[in-house]
Amino acid sequence: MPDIVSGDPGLRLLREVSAGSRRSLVRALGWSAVQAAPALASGRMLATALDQGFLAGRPVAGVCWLTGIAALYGVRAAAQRAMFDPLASIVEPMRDELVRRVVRGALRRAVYEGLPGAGPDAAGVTRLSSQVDAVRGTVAALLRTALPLAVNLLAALLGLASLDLRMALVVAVPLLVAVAAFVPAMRALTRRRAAYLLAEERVAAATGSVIGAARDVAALGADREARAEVHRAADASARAATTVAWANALRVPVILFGGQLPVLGLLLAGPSLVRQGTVSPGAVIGAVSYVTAYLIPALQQMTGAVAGYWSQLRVLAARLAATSARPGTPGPAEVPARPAGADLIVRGLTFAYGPHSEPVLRDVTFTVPRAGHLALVGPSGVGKSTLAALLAGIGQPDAGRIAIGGRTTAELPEAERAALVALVPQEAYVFPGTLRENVAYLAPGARDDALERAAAAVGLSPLVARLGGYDAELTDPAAALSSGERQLIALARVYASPARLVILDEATCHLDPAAEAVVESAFARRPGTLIVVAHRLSSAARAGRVLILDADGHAFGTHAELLATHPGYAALVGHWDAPLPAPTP
Ligand SMILES: Nc1ncnc2c1ncn2[C@@H]1O[C@H](COP(=O)(O)OP(=O)(O)OP(=O)(O)O)[C@@H](O)[C@H]1O
Repeated sequence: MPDIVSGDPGLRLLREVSAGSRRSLVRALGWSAVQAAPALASGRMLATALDQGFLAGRPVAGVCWLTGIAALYGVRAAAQRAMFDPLASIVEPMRDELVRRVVRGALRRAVYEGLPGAGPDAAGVTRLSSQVDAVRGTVAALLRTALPLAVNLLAALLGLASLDLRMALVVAVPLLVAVAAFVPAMRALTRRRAAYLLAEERVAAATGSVIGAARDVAALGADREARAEVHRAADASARAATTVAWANALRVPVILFGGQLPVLGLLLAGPSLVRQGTVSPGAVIGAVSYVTAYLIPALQQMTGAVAGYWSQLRVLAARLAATSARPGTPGPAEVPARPAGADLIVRGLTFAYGPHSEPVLRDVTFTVPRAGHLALVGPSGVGKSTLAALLAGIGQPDAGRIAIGGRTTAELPEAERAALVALVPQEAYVFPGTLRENVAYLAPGARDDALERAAAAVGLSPLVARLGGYDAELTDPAAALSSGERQLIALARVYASPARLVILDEATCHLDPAAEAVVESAFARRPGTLIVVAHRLSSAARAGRVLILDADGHAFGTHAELLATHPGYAALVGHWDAPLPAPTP
């Protein structure tokens, strides 16, 4: 997700939504300047307290100067409090405008690009508006930290220069070198932190989706895949955390060079400056106090909290930019009813079950146009079910991409993907409950006539009649129904769903060839794209396109083209075509 990590659209979005906040920003800067009063004057006042007070035998004068420093801290506290007002005037309108854009974007997607009958993504809107709140909190924290930090740095250097220009140079040169080295490194650090945040989210998403889909995972027998997906996400997150830790280690040399080295410089140069009589002992101690009280903490904050807020903000803002709509975005006349282009595009897909295992799929590339019908064929164990599962979003490719309707399976929100794609596995899952609950499982609230249409299309109606209608209780489906009957229920369930991409993974293997033909023709007529893992010649011949996977790789074409050009396909078809061996007496 290069956009999310580099974050440019996000920064553009933030600039746009905070365009009206310049005056508040100037006020916030003004209060930051007031907050910097101790950073500007305290070192100098400390020097005076020593030189003209305690070291001159006038402790009362010394105490008065120290009281003056305390008073400056009182001013700083008041300015810190006053800062909240301009900050609120920046972040609250920004939040309102972000919420407007996010909700507008979600509604636009629901109205112009959504699935028939799917409705607006209310959960998505809630999720996004909580991200907006996170942006608001992060922007506020960043401004509250970074503005005073920058002004404090400047003020402390000015205060130091007012004590003695040479001492200011001893401090400023290494400090500026350290800051100059850190700023470009911060870009890499931001990228790594952003990648880490995303990796952490993927762990949460993978775990959440596996737990949420426990029933489907059991139904599909996908527990190994589910475990592998969570492991992959956790490993990626651990790797990202290690890279962040290495990048964070950069802070140490920056603080040592920019903060501790100046202290050493002052302690080494101070005595000789004092002996020359050009600098007072109080001035040396005042200079050291500027570095230890302001510059070192500022460096620590800059390389720690500020860099952290910044990377978090870029991730959040880029994500909102991807889902929000600007005012005046095109209406229905300009927006295509569905994303343009092919329904399913697979490019360079490579997948292995473990980090050290051989890839099952290597560099697989093909395209299925919207409403197309593809047969997936190949010898046993070659990876057909693996490919079918990846197309359905169960697991993510190690390399390459799968895009459905213009969006990759990684980008599609979980709920949207689940509504868009349906996979029917070889072993149909019928759960204890009524027949209606089973058939309407992917189309909750569907009326009986819609269920009846689905049942009629796939050839389930006779079984519905035999069981006594949709209210029939299936208490022990595995015992009461044959494998073929369970397959018909699972097929009617998917037929009745809003899915636009249906994948049948040997989902008709327990049906006779005539019943299989009824099912496949019904799905081919149904709006949407159909992929069938085929195990019969008739099934492959019915599809407009065939993808064959074999030990040498993969090939893609029509049944006739592959038959003429691909020896592996011809052999497979010959094998399917071979007459059944005569039964042994
Ligand atoms: N969860 C898993 N973990 C590790 N290896 C797996 C897993 N699932 C499948 N495999 C391996 O991946 C390879 C491809 O399996 P897959 O089930 O995708 O093949 P297939 O072409 O669908 O086979 P069949 O036609 O027999 O169903 C096989 O070698 C299989 O052992």
